[in-house]
Amino acid sequence: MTEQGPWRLLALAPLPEDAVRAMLGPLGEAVTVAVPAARERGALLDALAEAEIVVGDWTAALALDAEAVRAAPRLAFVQQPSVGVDGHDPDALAAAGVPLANTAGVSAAGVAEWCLASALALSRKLPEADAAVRAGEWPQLGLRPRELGGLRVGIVGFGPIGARAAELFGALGCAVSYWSRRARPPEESRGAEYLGLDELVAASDVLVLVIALSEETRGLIGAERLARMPAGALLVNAARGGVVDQAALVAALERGHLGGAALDVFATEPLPPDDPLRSLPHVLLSPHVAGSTPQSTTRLVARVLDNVRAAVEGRPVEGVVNGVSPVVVRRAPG
Ligand SMILES: NC(=O)c1ccc[n+]([C@@H]2O[C@H](COP(=O)([O-])OP(=O)(O)OC[C@H]3O[C@@H](n4cnc5c(N)ncnc54)[C@H](O)[C@@H]3O)[C@@H](O)[C@H]2O)c1
Ligand SMILES: O=C(O)[C@H](O)COP(=O)(O)O
Repeated sequence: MTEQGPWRLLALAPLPEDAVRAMLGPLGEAVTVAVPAARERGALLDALAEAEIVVGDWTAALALDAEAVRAAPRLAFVQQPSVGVDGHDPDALAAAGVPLANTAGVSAAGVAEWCLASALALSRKLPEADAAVRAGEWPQLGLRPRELGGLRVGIVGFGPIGARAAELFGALGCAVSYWSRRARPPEESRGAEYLGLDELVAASDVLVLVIALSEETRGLIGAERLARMPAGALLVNAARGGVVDQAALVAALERGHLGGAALDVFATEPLPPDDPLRSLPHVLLSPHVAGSTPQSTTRLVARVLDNVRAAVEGRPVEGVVNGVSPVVVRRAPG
């Protein structure tokens, strides 16, 4: 502990108490943990007045935007317990000298598996087969499933998830290509070929979206690119709903241009009860759980708490996404 007293940590995301005790316990009284009085905006702004380290949350009301940064004069470090940091304002935090870290990589295996599982389910028509048998039918000829092996798979975004997905689809014998901010050298490309985005979209029987949402990527897959996908192609989105123009996707599915879509993320979450996606055939829906496995949760909690320890002990934190130095600098009070 320093003469400034214990570091004040504000936990917006609910953290498992036993894990916090186990991992932060050795720090003794170097950190005090507070939670906001309520999970709403006013309580967040009040609690930020004292906070030095924030473990973020996914709720829009608890987003660290420019207003929240102004309300946090002592803030020195923000750790988001997810890969996506799209709720926060990385630039406002950077302008205040506050590093924003994510948990890159902890859920890559789980999300990549979800992409593979949902692409297989769609191409093999598993939801339709299951529904038909439950309804008393026996459609041995009508379903027309396709083998996934041999299809052309295009991966949009080649971070930890995209790279793992390339390995999994490649292992099945798919011809895998990708587009991302930069082409990878052969030793990092997992056997996948780099293509321009429009070329990738036009060449993919299965298009897998695993790119970060930002102002640059919002609406990346809109009506024009959906129209460029081959007839009967499948779209898999495990990134963020905002990467796709959801109304254009519904239209492409309704007119039968796409063969199906698997969606874990949506423009609005939870997906509204009357959303047309809920009643479209050939659409596989899941409630933003592609990365939620016990294994990834264990890795996530460990990463969050490791980083808190590193911040307090003056060691570099991992996974800073807003360009600020990873060595956390405590601010003078007042
Ligand atoms: N559905 C889920 O449960 C779940 C779980 C974890 C992550 N995610 C989402 O998946 C995304 C991908 O995660 P990740 O860990 O693979 O990597 P990541 O978020 O670090 O980045 C993915 C890739 O996108 C590329 N990229 C980012 N902005 C770009 C731009 N403007 N133009 C071109 N390329 C750009 C990056 O270079 C990187 O290769 C996350 O941002 C998150 O939103 C979803
Ligand atoms: O980005 C991630 O790690 C997952 O999508 C979970 O994050 P979220 O709960 O912030 O969406």
